Amino acid sequence: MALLGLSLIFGAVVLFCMRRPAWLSSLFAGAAPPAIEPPPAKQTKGADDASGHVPLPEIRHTDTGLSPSSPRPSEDGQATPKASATPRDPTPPVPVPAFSLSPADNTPDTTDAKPSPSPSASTLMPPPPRPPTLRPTSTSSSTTTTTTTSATSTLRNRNPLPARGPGCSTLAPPPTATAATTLNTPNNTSKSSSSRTIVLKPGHSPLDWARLTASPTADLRGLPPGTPYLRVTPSMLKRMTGRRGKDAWTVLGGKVYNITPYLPFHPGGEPELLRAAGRDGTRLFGEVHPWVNWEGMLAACLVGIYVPEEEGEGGEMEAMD
Ligand code: HEM
Repeated sequence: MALLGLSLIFGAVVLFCMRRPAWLSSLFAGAAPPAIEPPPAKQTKGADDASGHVPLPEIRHTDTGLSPSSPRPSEDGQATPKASATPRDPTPPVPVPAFSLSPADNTPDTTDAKPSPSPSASTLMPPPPRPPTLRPTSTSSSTTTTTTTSATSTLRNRNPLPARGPGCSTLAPPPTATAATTLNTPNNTSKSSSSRTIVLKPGHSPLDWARLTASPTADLRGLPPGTPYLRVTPSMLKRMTGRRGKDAWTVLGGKVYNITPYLPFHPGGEPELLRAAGRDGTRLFGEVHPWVNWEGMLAACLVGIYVPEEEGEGGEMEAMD
């Protein structure tokens, strides 16, 4: 029995070996090109049909080996089963990893896409430079020729070249803190002088005053023509306060000026200017606007010099400068 069994087994092995070369050759031949597998798979099925149970595992090996495409179709000549069989077997093993990899790639792509928007957002992050917003200057103040200490200071801070009205001097330096504080000194009776708006009448701008006094022969002293410069004493000055029909005189730097013609031109207002009338206004003048060139502005208003009481005769002076 044992011998019989062995012989049967041997015979089976021999038969198997005799068949084997055929598919082994096909196997080796197909191992090289991984390209089109479906046809071989179909052939295996066709072989199955023919031989009953052609080893399915062998076919799987060929498929998994990604091998023979051409030889098998030529053997069976059955195109339809091949086409159907190949997609079944090969798809599970081969394409799955490939496709699995692709989705895997997709997922990382998505992950990458997530960071990508952030950099894109980062690229979009820098906002465009905003255009410098220039605040519109209050044209009304310039047209109305109003001058306020606070208003002028704000305008000067906003624009390097503020639109000044006729009541503003373009040559005047910017206001200083000392000037602003001096407005509220105890000497100033009207504490609201710094915030008060002064409206100059038309034709009474600093430029108009400059035109009026431009001529060297301009005489705004309020004295009879040809009157020489006077020696003005304190008693004389006291009477020239701008009241009771008399002109307003003041002393600036030892010189006596008739400030009456300048009253409607004064950017600080007539009341402020009249505070210096009938007295020495040098200190007041210096406290408010020491930068103002009073000598040049009031040259046509020069009356004389300020002298002590004993030196003054109320008479005329022959010449000054
Ligand atoms: C007497 C000769 C004076 C002349 C020639 C004169 C001239 C001027 C000028 C040109 C301005 C404009 C300054 C600017 O825009 O920066 C001005 C403003 C002013 N002046 Fe006089 N002034 C005189 C006397 C006085 C006196 C005695 C006072 C007061 C005590 C006074 C009080 C003021 C005030 C409060 C302002 C306004 C300042 C401002 O708006 O910032 N001024 N004056």
